[in-house]
Amino acid sequence: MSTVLKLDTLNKAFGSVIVADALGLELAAGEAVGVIGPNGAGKTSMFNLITGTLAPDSGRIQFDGQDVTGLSAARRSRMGIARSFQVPQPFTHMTVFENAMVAATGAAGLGGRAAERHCLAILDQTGLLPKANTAAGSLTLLDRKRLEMTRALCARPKLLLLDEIAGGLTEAECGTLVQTIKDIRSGGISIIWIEHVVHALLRVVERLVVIDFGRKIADGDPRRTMDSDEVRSIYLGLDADA
Ligand SMILES: Nc1ncnc2c1ncn2[C@@H]1O[C@H](COP(=O)(O)OP(=O)(O)OP(=O)(O)O)[C@@H](O)[C@H]1O
Repeated sequence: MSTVLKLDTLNKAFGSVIVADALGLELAAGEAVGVIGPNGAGKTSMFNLITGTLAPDSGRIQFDGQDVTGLSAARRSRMGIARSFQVPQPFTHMTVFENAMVAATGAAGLGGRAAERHCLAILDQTGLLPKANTAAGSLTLLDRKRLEMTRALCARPKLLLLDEIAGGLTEAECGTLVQTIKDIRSGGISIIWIEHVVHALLRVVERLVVIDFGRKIADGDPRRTMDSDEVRSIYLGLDADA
């Protein structure tokens, strides 16, 4: 299988706070990987490094066979990297459909009817079609999360980065969202999903990465990783033999 993303020995620090410590990660095309770790471990910073809103102190980032380390966030977005934000960031005064169109005409470079058709298809996929004409600022939390995903998908990504998309949702809402992410994944889009709601993550991903102090401390089968002594002691704060 071809590699869609490769992080090679990334280092980044804000003063004494290390957010990436020789961080390496490889993602195959079509793969879905979950990322967990304590608060402040550097998970969102990793997304900022991948999308290009944060420059590493050292190390390289390859996407789709190209070194993108020096490329702008806008270039990377046009190449097919899209993300959702932990705190949804829609244009609140615009409708759901208009928010989708911004992504389709910007990052995806679509125009006219093609952009409209694409947006309607994505809104259908994310369950937001009935709210297409609703102002984004008046959506419920679940729908704001759906809109985050919609905007990312309208950019026609090869790689989708999801940042704590399940937080604050009810069990039923979480189940709905998991199904949507599974559908996206089966459409061939590669996914990296940062999530504190681990049970939601485990229903989708086939690999789990654990980050602590910017360092990757585990990377492998999700359930084995969750059960490992190192993850129990570092991530869950338990003694290895507890
Ligand atoms: N631009 C910045 N300037 C200074 N410090 C920053 C900056 N961005 C992040 N940090 C710090 O880097 C650390 C890692 O932050 P990051 O958001 O990557 O963690 P996280 O693992 O996503 O945490 P959480 O699970 O709480 O979202 C935190 O201590 C944060 O305060």
